[in-house]
Amino acid sequence: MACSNKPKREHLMQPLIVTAALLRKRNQVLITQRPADKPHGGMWELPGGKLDGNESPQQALQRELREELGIEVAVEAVFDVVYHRYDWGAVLILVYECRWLGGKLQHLEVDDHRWIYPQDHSRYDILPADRPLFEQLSISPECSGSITGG
Ligand SMILES: Nc1nc2c([nH]c(=O)n2[C@H]2C[C@H](O)[C@@H](COP(=O)(O)OP(=O)(O)OP(=O)(O)O)O2)c(=O)[nH]1
Repeated sequence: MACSNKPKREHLMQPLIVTAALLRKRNQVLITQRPADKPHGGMWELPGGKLDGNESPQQALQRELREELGIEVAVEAVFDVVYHRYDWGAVLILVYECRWLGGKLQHLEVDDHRWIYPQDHSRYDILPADRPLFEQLSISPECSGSITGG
């Protein structure tokens, strides 16, 4: 029987699953700058990253924040789910409300960080997938909850 190890086309088109943290300090949220040598280098985003191996989204987010910023967080409710197509493929971003538990923020795998008021987001070169989320946060900081993007 003919057997091919080639991934099926539909498999190649699955979005990349990414986790991202919404960390709040009073009315501000944390954004981080991607290292210059990474894809989308220099752009701003919510801290987080891709799932690794068998970990859950919550575990992935805790690991990413530890690796990138040296902080420990509790991962709470899903704030939003964002689907976005880049020219290289699509991402499905699970955005979780997170609570800072400990650690001093360091730039371990980010170039910089800022606490920003969501309404100031246009001053930063934010990843396109995240812009609708920041628009929404500017209008109603507590609410989102729908799958945005497309
Ligand atoms: N972390 C993060 N990634 C985002 C956001 N918005 C957005 O489009 N992305 C995209 C950028 C990347 O293409 C992808 C996440 O990949 P990444 O490179 O940050 O993930 P990672 O830390 O696991 O990367 P790696 O260096 O371990 O390969 O998702 C966001 O708010 N946060």
